[in-house]
Amino acid sequence: MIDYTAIVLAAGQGKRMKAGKNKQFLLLDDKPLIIHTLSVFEKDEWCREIVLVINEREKESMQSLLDAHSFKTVIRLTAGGKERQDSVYQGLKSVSNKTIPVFIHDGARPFVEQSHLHELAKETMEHEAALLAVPVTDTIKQRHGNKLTTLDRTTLWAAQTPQSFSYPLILEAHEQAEQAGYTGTDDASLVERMGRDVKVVQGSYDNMKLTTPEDKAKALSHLSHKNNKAGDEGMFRIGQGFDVHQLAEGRKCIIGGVEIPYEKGLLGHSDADVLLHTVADACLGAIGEGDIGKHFPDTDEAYKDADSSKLLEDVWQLVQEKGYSLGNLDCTVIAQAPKMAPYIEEIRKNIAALLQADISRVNVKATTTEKLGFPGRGEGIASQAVVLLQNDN
Ligand SMILES: Nc1ccn([C@@H]2O[C@H](COP(=O)(O)OP(=O)(O)OP(=O)(O)O)[C@@H](O)[C@H]2O)c(=O)n1
Ligand SMILES: C[C@](O)(CO)[C@H](O)COP(=O)(O)O
Repeated sequence: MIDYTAIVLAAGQGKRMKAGKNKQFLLLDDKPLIIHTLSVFEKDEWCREIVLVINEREKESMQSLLDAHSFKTVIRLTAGGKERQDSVYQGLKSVSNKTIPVFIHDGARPFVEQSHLHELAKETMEHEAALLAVPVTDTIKQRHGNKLTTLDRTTLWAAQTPQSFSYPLILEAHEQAEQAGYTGTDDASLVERMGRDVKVVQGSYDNMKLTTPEDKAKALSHLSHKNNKAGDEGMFRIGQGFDVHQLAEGRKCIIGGVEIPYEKGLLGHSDADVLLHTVADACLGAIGEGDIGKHFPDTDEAYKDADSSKLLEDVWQLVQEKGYSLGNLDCTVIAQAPKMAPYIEEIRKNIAALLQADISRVNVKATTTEKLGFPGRGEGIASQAVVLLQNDN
């Protein structure tokens, strides 16, 4: 999990929307636009705090909206400025934790996906600056009076938000831009002009900015499609997993990603991590994608001695692509020996990190079989798990 702060911009006037009010208050499916956008960050456990930049004159109406929707995430209201860039600068000055990445996002983009937020967070930790963007699909012409030139489309990307940065870098970029009297249409351009690289994370064409009245119709159609999809595929999906590995001499005993000192280890084509296999199977079951044998066959040399954490990471990627995050996971390791208790917390931590969830959502138990059956005779270790996934859309 990577903590970040989100600055959400809502201090514009929405003139091009021609709604007679700030477009942030426009109802989409009975909920104001800004509430849809804030909800994306509210649902993301990586988001520690939201700085909501507003027009001072709309403070009361915005506050009543927030009260009516009772968000858990701390939302700090800050007055914006005349231009978007001024609003971002004000937002930056209100950020309380200056050591974690800061995401700058248009309140007018309600459909950003959680998996893209997480990709941005990872890239920001590595490169300090990243943005979501999509390759342009139209042919782009540059017009000089009546003369046109055609730009090379293969190098052109349409910038979106969030754009994410280390706090010191983006603060400096804004300070330098202010001193130079430079105005950019996004925040990445302020970092680019410092000669710094900004990492591009390919986003989705669905991450539209509601700018004109036509965009409202597109957003409604997108929402209704999403709702039907969530209805078809289910708000929640449940899956269960079960696995057994034989105990053998000369093998490592890896359970839940932790190497446990023991006289024997688990036998298998991969590292034979019985617990991570069980969790992977439960997740695959929940999304209707078969089992790990189908995805990582034990006849494939590529998975010989494979690190099961990597396999579970790949499975989780599939889960996220289908729009789900972890509701909760409960698992049991069935082993006469080794004694599991000293390792349970570390295992929980590992699994929570792999499933990009808070540790409170992961429970790991262990039991013996009172010396009965194959686990009781120390011939092998079994494990079982049940997982609940929730649809983030
Ligand atoms: N002074 C400003 C101008 C814009 N924004 C925010 O920046 C985002 C992107 O800007 P845009 O789509 O241009 O919104 P508006 O400025 O509201 O629209 P318009 O230009 O049509 O008036 C919006 O969420 C908007 O609320 C802001 O916080 N402060
Ligand atoms: C930042 C931005 O969303 C990137 O596409 C965009 O430039 C802001 O919108 P505006 O209409 O240019 O204010």
